[in-house]
Order: sequence, then structure tokens, then C-alpha cells
Amino acid sequence: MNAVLQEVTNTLDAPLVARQLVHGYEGQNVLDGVDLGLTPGSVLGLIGRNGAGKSTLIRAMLGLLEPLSGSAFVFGEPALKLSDSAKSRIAYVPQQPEALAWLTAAQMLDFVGRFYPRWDAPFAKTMLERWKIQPNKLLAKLSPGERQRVDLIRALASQPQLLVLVLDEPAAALDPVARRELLRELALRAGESGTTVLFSTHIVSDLERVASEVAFLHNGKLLLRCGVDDTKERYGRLWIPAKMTAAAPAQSLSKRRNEDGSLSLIVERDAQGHWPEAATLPGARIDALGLEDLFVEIAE
Ligand SMILES: Nc1ncnc2c1ncn2[C@@H]1O[C@H](COP(=O)(O)OP(=O)(O)OP(=O)(O)O)[C@@H](O)[C@H]1O
Repeated sequence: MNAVLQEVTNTLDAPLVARQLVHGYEGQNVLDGVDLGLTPGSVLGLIGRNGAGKSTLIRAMLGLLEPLSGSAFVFGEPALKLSDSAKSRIAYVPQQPEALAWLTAAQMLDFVGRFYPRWDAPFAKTMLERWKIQPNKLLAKLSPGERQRVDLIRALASQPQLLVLVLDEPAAALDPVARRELLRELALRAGESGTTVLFSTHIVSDLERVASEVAFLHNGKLLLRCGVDDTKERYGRLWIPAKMTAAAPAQSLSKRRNEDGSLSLIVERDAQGHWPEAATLPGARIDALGLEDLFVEIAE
């Protein structure tokens, strides 16, 4: 168990913790023993390719599906048996909100608001105006992007302590401007109130806009987790010429043999900030990687 998870699991009221989650469909594993912990007030962007299992992980962490094995905790309670009090502190915005589609946006917000002790009705009203969503239009008649925005308003107006958001299919829902507005609002509100946020995406720029931390989900595992601002300093692409590959480091996040026999590896600095020794081999080269390159390299 890594140090961050250890620290979080030691905190009884940690907002969200996954321990060794395993889940799959039709005999195929999607999550292969995922450990993840969120510290209060953090904004974690979960990134992975289409179908990597981000939604599955989020649903399992919130107790919306029962994993094949492993466990999840929300505010220290087992996710599958959450108390009403814990539920009222969580807001979840799925990819395609479907609930209460026979109500208008204003009716839905009014109805839902009654269940939340800290409901911010003026905020909900202002946001509908700001995002030019007709309050008297049936939810069923809004576009998918408008629907998702109304759902984000619902989520934020409840002033949750934990906000979980799935932003995976931009083409189906939000246009780039709407996406940016939504993320800006999210960052603003989360920053003001200290809300813990987990959101999934496959768009790297989303992370750079709002996340303080990033976790990569790939092949059922969390490949790495780090501060968004650290990645440039911390990861690099190490190129080793063909005649030197015997000296390649044993540890790397990904490894690719090129046609000319040379090796490209994604490597990490050690605790003292040093690259692996192989970076000093004659002819070897190391390039620091930004988040986008890091994601592409790892997800390949
Ligand atoms: N109910 C289900 N039955 C069968 N297979 C499923 C089910 N739900 C998800 N899957 C499969 O599990 C894998 C992970 O899906 P999931 O929706 O968790 O990924 P994701 O990372 O959120 O994807 P995306 O970014 O495309 O939204 C996919 O291959 C998907 O087809």
C-alpha cells in the first residue's frame, strides 16, 4: 500500500477510498485490484482511454455496483451500505443523467433541493440564467450538454463534501466552450468550499484546468498518481541506443522497442530527483514529458 493510501485509510472520515477493487463483465476483468484514496479537499482527475474502466471504478467506489472483490469506503462507511447522512454529503454527476426527465429544469432543482440541508437555491437560479438554460423546459427536451450542465448545477447547489463527475464523452454532451465553463465553475466552487472532487476524463487539458492530482487507469490498474504540476519534472522519455539496451533500467512505466533496436522507456525520477543511471549512458537521451505526452505514451 502506498504512503498516500496508507495516510488516507488511516483517516476514518476520508472522503473516498478503494481497496483492491476487482470488477469485470462477461468474464473479462476491467478493474484488476485498484487502490485509490482521496484526501479531503483534493481534486483528482482520473484519466484513461475509452473503455479503460473509469466509470466502473467510480460506480464501484460510490457503491453503485458491487465489485467482484475488494471494498470501497465513503466518509469511512462501506460504500455498499451508506447512511442517509453520508449520501446527503455526496453529489454524483453521471455521463448521461436520466432521472426526473418529465420535470422541467426548475421543477427538478426545486424538488431535489428539498432533500439537501445545505441547498443553495439562489446559486441554482443564477447558474440556469448564466448558462442560458430555459428553466421551464422539460429535462427530456434539453440537449445532452444542457442536461449535464443542469445536473452539475444540481450537484453544486447541494454543496456536497464529495463531488464525483463523469466527463467522458465530450462529443455527446458538452461543446468545448461549455466544457471550459463547466470546469471553471467546478474549480471555483470546489476551491471556495474545500469540496473533494473526483472526475473522470480522457481529455488531458481538463486535468490541467482543474485537477490538483491525476491518476491514470490503464489495463485495470492505476499506473501512476501524481500532482498535476509535478509531472513535467518527474517523468521522462528515456531513449537508449540499440547497442546499449542491455543496460536499460529494470523499472519503467512503459517500454517500447523501436524498429532500429533502440529502446524508449517512460521513467521516473527517484526520491532524490535523479533520473535512472541509464540516462547517462553514451548516446542515451532523456526528454521531460508533459501530461499529454505522458498519457499518450503510457496508454499506447
Ligand atoms: N454493464 C456492462 N456490461 C458489459 N460490459 C460493460 C458494462 N459496463 C461496462 N462494460 C465494459 O467495461 C469496460 C469499461 O467500461 P467503462 O464504462 O467503465 O469505461 P470508461 O473508462 O468509463 O469508458 P469511456 O471513457 O469510454 O466512458 C468497457 O470495455 C465496457 O464495454
